[in-house]
Amino acid sequence: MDVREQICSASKVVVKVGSSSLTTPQGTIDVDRVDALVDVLAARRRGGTQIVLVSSGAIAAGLGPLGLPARPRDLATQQAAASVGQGVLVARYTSSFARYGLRVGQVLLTADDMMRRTHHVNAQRTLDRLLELGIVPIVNENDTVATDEIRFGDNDRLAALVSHLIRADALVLLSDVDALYDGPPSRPGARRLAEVHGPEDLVGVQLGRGGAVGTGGMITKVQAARIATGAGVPVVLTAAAHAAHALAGDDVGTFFHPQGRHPGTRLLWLAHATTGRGRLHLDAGAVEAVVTRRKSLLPAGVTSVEGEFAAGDPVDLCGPRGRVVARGLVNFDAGEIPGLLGRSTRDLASELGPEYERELIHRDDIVILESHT
Ligand SMILES: Nc1ncnc2c1ncn2[C@@H]1O[C@H](COP(=O)(O)OP(=O)(O)O)[C@@H](O)[C@H]1O
Ligand SMILES: N[C@@H](CCC(=O)OP(=O)(O)O)C(=O)O
Repeated sequence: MDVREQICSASKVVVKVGSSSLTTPQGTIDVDRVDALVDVLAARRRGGTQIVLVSSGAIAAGLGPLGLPARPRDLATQQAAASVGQGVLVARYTSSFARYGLRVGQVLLTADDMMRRTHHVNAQRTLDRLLELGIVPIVNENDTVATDEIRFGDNDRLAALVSHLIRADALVLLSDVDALYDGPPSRPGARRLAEVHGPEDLVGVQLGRGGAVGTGGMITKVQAARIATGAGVPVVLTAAAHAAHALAGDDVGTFFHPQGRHPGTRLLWLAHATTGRGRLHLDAGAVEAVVTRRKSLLPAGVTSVEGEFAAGDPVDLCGPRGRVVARGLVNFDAGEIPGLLGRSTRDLASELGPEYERELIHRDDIVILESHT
């Protein structure tokens, strides 16, 4: 079977579109391009496919109305622009989809919503219900309330997490560039990568930043593709202008093969939607045990601890050279750990009581981020 068949036969698809494909350099909505995208999505929707659209463009669309010449640097002004632009954007989608008798629903998420179980279950339930009702959910980051700590910062990764959340069959990333190239596409001789089977195909590929209105450039798109394919979801990356071909399974853009693994949603958040609140430094033996043999982390293999965190928080696990190799949900507060380091759990239990006979981090609560130290 042609691998692209997975895209044209998908019954649930997440489509992500970037700011540069929806707005003009003057900071207004590019109505023709929004309508052209909606033409494609509506046709697929009317053919029976459930579609979730993750749309950027709130900040970019708010620039013109606020008289801002360029994307502001400070968070508060970006949030103000997003507040104004998001309304304009969804109003446009509402009337554009209405041309086909279709309704849209706005869903604004923060990284926290993906991490906290109650919020996550809520978001999942709402999206599922919207899809059952035949609505096209339009998802964006909730920019107006997302502070730096709980920000995704880019919609590429948000789209990948949403694909996992709704158990999508495919993710289509639409940008202003028609594919992933082996270097910046403006460079003469840059070559399109038609397919990416895994990280080995990305060795030597230069991933640059995007234009004036986009945020992550190619880096976050490739990260998103890695998150989605790692959860078993195939990805196509191409230009918004090629959306119809991409959804039809034609040979456009770059196809990222799914890896066939389906990690639990919880570990996927841990890896991609959280940041470590502190760090545990591991000796080489502990790295081997945790990363290669997938064992729990015991106090004996930890050499030092950094940061303020409480039991249950995510912390980064670093190898002897300081590189982050894994992330896990720790069983102790930061202040308790120095007294445990380098000691066997048996010693700790006999001296401090049986409640100390536990791992620093249980192996079910560890996600590996990097397999080499
Ligand atoms: N290796 C590469 N292959 C393709 N595009 C690249 C590469 N490196 C950098 N880019 C740039 O990334 C840009 C897309 O990122 P971005 O502007 O953030 O898009 P969006 O707004 O669609 O999310 C393209 O315009 C392209 O110039
Ligand atoms: N939430 C922001 C989009 C952030 C973002 O990822 O932008 P882009 O790189 O254009 O997909 C907005 O709506 O402006």
